[in-house]
Amino acid sequence: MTATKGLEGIVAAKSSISSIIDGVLTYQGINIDELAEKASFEEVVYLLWHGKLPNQSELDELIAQLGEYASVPAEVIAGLRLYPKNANSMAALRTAVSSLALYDAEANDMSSEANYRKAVKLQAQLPTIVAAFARIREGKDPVAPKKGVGIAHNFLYMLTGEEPAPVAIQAMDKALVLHADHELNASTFSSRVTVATLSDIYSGVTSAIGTLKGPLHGGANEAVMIMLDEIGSLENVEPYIQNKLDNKVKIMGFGHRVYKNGDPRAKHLMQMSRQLGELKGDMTLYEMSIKIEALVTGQKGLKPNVDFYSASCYTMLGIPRDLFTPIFAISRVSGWTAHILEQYEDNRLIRPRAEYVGPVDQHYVPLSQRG
Ligand SMILES: CC(=O)SCCNC(=O)CCNC(=O)[C@H](O)C(C)(C)COP(=O)(O)OP(=O)(O)OC[C@H]1O[C@@H](n2cnc3c(N)ncnc32)[C@H](O)[C@@H]1OP(=O)(O)O
Ligand SMILES: O=C([O-])CC(=O)C(=O)O
Repeated sequence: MTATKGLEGIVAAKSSISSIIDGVLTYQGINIDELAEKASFEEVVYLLWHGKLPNQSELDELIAQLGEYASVPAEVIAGLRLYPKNANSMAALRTAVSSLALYDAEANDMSSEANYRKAVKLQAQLPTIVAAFARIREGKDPVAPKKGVGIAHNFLYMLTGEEPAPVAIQAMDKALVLHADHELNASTFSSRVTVATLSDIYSGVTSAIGTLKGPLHGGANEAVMIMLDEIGSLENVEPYIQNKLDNKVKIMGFGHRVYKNGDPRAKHLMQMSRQLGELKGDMTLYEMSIKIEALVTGQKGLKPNVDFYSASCYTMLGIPRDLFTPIFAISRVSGWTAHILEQYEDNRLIRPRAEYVGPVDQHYVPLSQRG
């Protein structure tokens, strides 16, 4: 038995949700470029869950259901108030999502109907939790969700308490579309491993949030912004990045396990970053990002991934940097739940083997004889 470090190249599941073939990403066979330009996030959520785009009444019904479930139990909000104000926002989200199960009477009902309903609830409630925690830690009250508007709109509204500008809604919606699913990425895999024991969907999504949090995965978008803040100016890009490259320090937002010739989502976020900069009349973050890309790609051949330009986009939308990864979760919960439902449909315990490299032929030494 020989291990493959990081399971690189191992095909661990069959899935009909999204695919990456020759660097082309599709959701249910539809190219991400087309979805990024044309689809709303709710259409994508429906597509991932049902395998087809919704017609008007199916879309209306989904938006109505999302609106119906968007309020989170008062006990979960009360819990958010007890968290330390400086709690890590992904840790807060992970804890709050886990606690949702305590207040859902059907949390452990494993019927397909109940599992689908719970997927809708999770998709509806994650944005509410993220926005509520962001406000509570600033000493403000949470803003109740609106009915009849999309998730991008509702999230920005609940975060600020103000009607968001159409351009902000559009940008957020596109970012949600671009982050929704990505085949067997680490967080999706962990959600599938969890539910393959026939554990519940809340446990699967809680595992996924914990996995997304790390800076090699979803946490990279916040790490990119920390880097941009550290760099601070266009002039400082070159010395800063050169120093990191010379010292073999990873540049966050670059590289990918699957894409070796570039992430197809990055160009959409780059374009969005430029447009938001133009609208704001401040191109600094966009120009810094372009310069970083030129240096990293030029010297290392590494291309930006989905996390790189999303950092400047979210900042230009006025979002604090520690909410970037929770926003990723607001989108990716659509993919996690689609994969969880798919796993339940044709389940088998996921249990690989390990290549043992530890000592052999050892014996128990009594405590008194140990050095
Ligand atoms: C939504 C997402 O999860 S997208 C990914 C988000 N993560 C990041 O942006 C973090 C930065 N990137 C990385 O750490 C990696 O590229 C990963 C984790 C995305 C992929 O990791 P792996 O496929 O395991 O590649 P691995 O880390 O082994 O890198 C291979 C080589 O490229 C180098 N490399 C990879 N990414 C980077 C980077 N961002 N900056 C500098 N060098 C890098 C590694 O140092 C390694 O070099 P070596 O062979 O000389 O040791
Ligand atoms: O697929 C991966 O390894 C990382 C990921 O989630 C993404 O790029 O969206």
